Amino acid sequence: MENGGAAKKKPRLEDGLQHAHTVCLVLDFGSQYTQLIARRVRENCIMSILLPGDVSLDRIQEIDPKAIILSGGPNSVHIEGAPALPSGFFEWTEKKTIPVLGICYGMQLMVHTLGGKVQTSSLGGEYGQMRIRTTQASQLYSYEADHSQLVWMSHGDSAEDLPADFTVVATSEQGVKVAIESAKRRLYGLQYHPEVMHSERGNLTLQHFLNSIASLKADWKMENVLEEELEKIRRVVGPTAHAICALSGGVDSAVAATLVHKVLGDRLHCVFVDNGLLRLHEAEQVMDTFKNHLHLPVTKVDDSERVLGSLKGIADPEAKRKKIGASFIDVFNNFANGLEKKGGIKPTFLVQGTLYPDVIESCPPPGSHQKHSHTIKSHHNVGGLPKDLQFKLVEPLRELFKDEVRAMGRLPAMNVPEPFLRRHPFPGPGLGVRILGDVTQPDGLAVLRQVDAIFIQALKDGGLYDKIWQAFAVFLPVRSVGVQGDQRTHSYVVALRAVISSDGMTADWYPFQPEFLRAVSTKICNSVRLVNRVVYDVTSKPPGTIEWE
Ligand SMILES: Nc1ncnc2c1ncn2[C@@H]1O[C@H](COP(=O)(O)OP(=O)(O)OP(=O)(O)O)[C@@H](O)[C@H]1O
Ligand SMILES: O=c1[nH]c(=O)c2[nH+]cn([C@@H]3O[C@H](COP(=O)(O)O)[C@@H](O)[C@H]3O)c2[nH]1
Ligand SMILES: NC(=O)CC[C@H](N)C(=O)O
Ligand SMILES: [Mg+2]
Repeated sequence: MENGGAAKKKPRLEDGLQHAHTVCLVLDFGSQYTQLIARRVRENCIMSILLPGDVSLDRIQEIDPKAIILSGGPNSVHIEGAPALPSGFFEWTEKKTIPVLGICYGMQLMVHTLGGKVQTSSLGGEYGQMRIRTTQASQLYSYEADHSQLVWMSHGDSAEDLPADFTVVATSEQGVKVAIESAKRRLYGLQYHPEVMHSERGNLTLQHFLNSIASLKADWKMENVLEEELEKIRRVVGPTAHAICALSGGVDSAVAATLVHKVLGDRLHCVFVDNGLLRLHEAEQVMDTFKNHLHLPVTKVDDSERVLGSLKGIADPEAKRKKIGASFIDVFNNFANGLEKKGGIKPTFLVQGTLYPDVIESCPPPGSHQKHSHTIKSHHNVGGLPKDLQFKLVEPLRELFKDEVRAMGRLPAMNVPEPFLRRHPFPGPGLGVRILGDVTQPDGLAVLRQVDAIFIQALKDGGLYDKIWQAFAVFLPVRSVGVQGDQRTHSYVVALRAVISSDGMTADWYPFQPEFLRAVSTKICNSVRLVNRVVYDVTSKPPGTIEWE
């Protein structure tokens, strides 16, 4: 397999495996845009790995990056305890001639660490879209002096004095140093955010850094990623071990299962769990789709009574998630033990369709300075796993975003059926995170299932389903007064949510035509007894999340 010339000492991945791609390392100092930097790098066909900014130099050296980007962040470099780079970082990059691009806080950190001066700007902060102008020809830009462009800024501090060998290559209208470089030391800094769309030539500048300055090989292609994952599975699972695969009917696990099945064949045993929190007729439909399209043997386990029993009286969202997560693991254990009893097969691996955002939201890497470095919610497949899990995990999609997973599923070598690839995401905890409060409250599940089915069918009928990232209904544990057929009603309120997104990390609500909302609302109130009010959620993520819980 192609490995970019790193045949002897390949860098290690988080799971102890080896990586064959040219890597651009992104060090995270807590910017809300760090994910976006990692994505932009990948969009340019270069593998990016994201690590917390205070990672050790040893770890960085193991990764063997061919370029490094330092993210922005909420801190000020001159404040005590502000996140810093490991000592010896720049000595090492300069010795190895690895180009480093600092963005915003990353640029300020570069200046500060190398003996320059960063201060709260005497010229005032710069927030939002601003015009900048190049002051001289440079390596950083492929254009000459006096070129102007609009960029997106968000900073209060600025570089006042630059370290040795640095020059200013662009300034803002206020005179702030917004682009600096030391071509000799292979160090570059941008005070603005090239990764956000509002920086009109931002992506070109990133491309120029990756392709022309760092001369990286554009070898992050889905075909290579697939081949590399297959190879990893061969190495890790070996020629005889068996694995169980948690299949949900969703895109992630369908792609993960198809991939692992290529290596394991009959040694892969798939299980689909009905935890009582699925949508209307979902269990039967999913089993049908597996049979007709995926051609993998799947065992359905009905665990609904037990799960719903265990959720009685629990209203706290994280407590609900933990319970549901634990019940998945119980099913997997029982399923594996059953295989051992029946056929003498003892599966030692568990395959899951875990994605990068699941990991980021559940357990941000230790040392991450992200504003979001809190656990936003414990995704059942990551934060909800017990410490003494009896399986080793196989998660071939753990570093990918959902649009990348869909692209992998569409590769001719994978050929995952469209019904899986087009399906909206549906979380493992299911309707459990779409009923506010106790999942077992009277009417909750029954009402929600009917409303959700009407809404989704209307989207399909109206040709809107594929335009939307995810749509669903939410059951609110409140009643309000209404009037139906001249009679007073005191019935439930349901919320509808539909969002557009590219990877689930940020999202915006979908702007339906009023006629569509009117028709859906009427249909729901006319056909679901106990509902007399329908509201539409007009909150983006952030500040909301996609699910309600
Ligand atoms: N009902 C289920 N039965 C078995 N495994 C499940 C079930 N729900 C979720 N899982 C497991 O948890 C993983 C994460 O769930 P998640 O919902 O993120 O992925 P998905 O269902 O495969 O895809 P999607 O995000 O498109 O719904 C799945 O990939 C699968 O391994
Ligand atoms: O498998 C999953 N297990 C979970 O526990 C989980 N929680 C949220 N989601 C899905 O992740 C995406 C982002 O969700 P939020 O904006 O609600 O955090 C959305 O697509 C959510 O549906 C989950 N998927
Ligand atoms: N966006 C950033 O990285 C900001 C850096 C620093 N906190 C400033 O305000 O200047
Ligand atoms: Mg799912």
